[in-house]
This record gives sequence, C-alpha cells and structure tokens, in this order.
Amino acid sequence: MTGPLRIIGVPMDLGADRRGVDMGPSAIRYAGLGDELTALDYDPSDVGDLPVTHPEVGDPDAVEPATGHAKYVAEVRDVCTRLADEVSETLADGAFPLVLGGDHSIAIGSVNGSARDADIGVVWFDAHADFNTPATTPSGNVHGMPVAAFLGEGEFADSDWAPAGVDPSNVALVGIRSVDASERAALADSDVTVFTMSDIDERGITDVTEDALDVASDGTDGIHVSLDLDWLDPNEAPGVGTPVRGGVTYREAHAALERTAQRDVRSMEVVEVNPILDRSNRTAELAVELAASGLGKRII
Ligand SMILES: NC(=[NH2+])NCCC[C@H](N)C(=O)O
Ligand SMILES: [Mn+2]
Ligand SMILES: [Mn+2]
Repeated sequence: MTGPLRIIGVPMDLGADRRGVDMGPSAIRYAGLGDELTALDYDPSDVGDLPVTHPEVGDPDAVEPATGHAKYVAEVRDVCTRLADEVSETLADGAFPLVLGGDHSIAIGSVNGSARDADIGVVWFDAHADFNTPATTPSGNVHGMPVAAFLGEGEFADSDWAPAGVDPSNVALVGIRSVDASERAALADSDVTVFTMSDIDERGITDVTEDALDVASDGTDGIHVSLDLDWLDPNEAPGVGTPVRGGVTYREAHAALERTAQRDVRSMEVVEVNPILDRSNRTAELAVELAASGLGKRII
C-alpha cells in the first residue's frame, strides 16, 4: 500500500451503552497515529471529526432516543450516511480511508462507503458477532447490529443500509466469543463465515486469518477491515465498553494484521476505544500499533 491516506474521525457513542467512546478518535490521534503513518511512508491527511449530536448538548428533542428497540437509530443513520459519502469520496480521490471510532455502529457507514463503487469483502475482528437486529437485540444498542445492517438482515432488509457490493459469503468474523442466542440462529441461516476463539485455539491465528482473508478476497475488488478493540483480551485492551475475557493476545493481534496487510485492503476502521475506561491511553496506543501493522508495518 502506502500513498495518500485520509483519517476520518467519527466521535459516535450513541450506538453503545457506555458513554465516552466518542473520545476514541482524539485518544487515537494523541497516541501518535499521524507520525506512525508518516514513518510508514503514507501521506496522511486528517479531515477531522464528523459532527455527531450528543443528547447533553443543545436541543434534547433534536436527538431521537429510540425507534422501536433500537436506540438513537435515526442519529446513527444520519452519521453513517455522511460517513459513507466521506469514505467513498476518499476512495474516488485515490486515498486510503482510515476511520476512527467511535462505537461499532459506524461500520454501517464505512462499509456502505467502501462498497459504493466496488464489490468488497469484510473481515471483522471482534469478540462479538454484531449480528443483532432491532427485533433481536437484548440491549437496544446499535453497535451490536452493524453486520446485520450492512447485510440487510431482518428489519434492515428494506433499508438502504445494505449496499449491493457486499455479499454475505464474503464476510468473515474472526475471534468471536460472545454471541447472543438470536445471533447464533441468524448466523447459522446466513452465509457469513464465523471463526471463533476456539478455531484460533485449535488452528492458530495465522491459518485462521488466512482463511478469513480468502473468504473476503474471493471474487471481490478489495477488503474492508473492521477492528473492534474488544477483540483483544481485556488485559491488553482495558479501554472498551463491552470487554469479554479470553480474547486474542497482543502478538496474535499483530500477527493477524500483518497477514492482512499483505492482501488488497481497501479501507479500515478501528473502533470501540473508550478513554474513560482506559488505563493511561494504553488501548488507544494499541489501536495505533495494530492499524500500523494492518497498513504494512513490519518488525524488519
Ligand atoms: N461492537 C460491540 N462492542 N458490540 C457489543 C454487542 C453486545 C451485544 N451482543 C448486544 O447486541 O448488545
Ligand atoms: Mn463490535
Ligand atoms: Mn465487540
């Protein structure tokens, strides 16, 4: 890769229960993202943060708390529509879009933008499947729904949230260890490929990652990489709102992203860094390191 790269911040926390993840983009920037990318021979420019409404600021009636069982879904939709435009313009300008979250609901925007003029695959590094819909969600939080949304599952079927350029058979979830009963059933009915933590235990991170990358590459024009920091073990990444024990290690995460960088990666996002829950910005620093590995950084 290398070349022009655009950093797009999305200070979104309306999709998550734990406020504070809106500060993720700042924390990742302070952790030295720009310098790291420059050292890798990218030419990064930072477009700043997309505006996101907060219930505490201005007119509370301007923010719709919930539609049915999905909290703040109207606001999430608005932000994701603007993010999709930003990502697709970045690609059209010949630059690489690197999106900083924010909670994982923003992936609906990144994927829609990346898939606007191309067929893409998606590799989803996460503890969670994020495959709920407004009807099945146990929490009402839209960050538990983005994969279902961009694949047009359930109530998302009639929405414009599912771009034609993403086929479920090109979507691979990696490192999954927290799946709701409703998600388990829906995944079994779908063509999404799931690699759980058990697969990583048995086969090792390199083989599993290669398989996931094959799934996402097969017949597509490129891969969107979505990295939820709760993919890692909470000992390594404490600054996340929905930690789950038994995640990948520091070295497994780097190994996976180093493999990823050898493929045709078209767009990337790092999400769910919550500085309020973090310890001295450690999770944001990890996000920078892993983004660098995913963008081609090597030990030697
Ligand atoms: N992106 C995330 N951290 N998602 C967590 C989702 C947790 C749970 N499955 C839910 O739907 O509420
Ligand atoms: Mn997630
Ligand atoms: Mn997660």
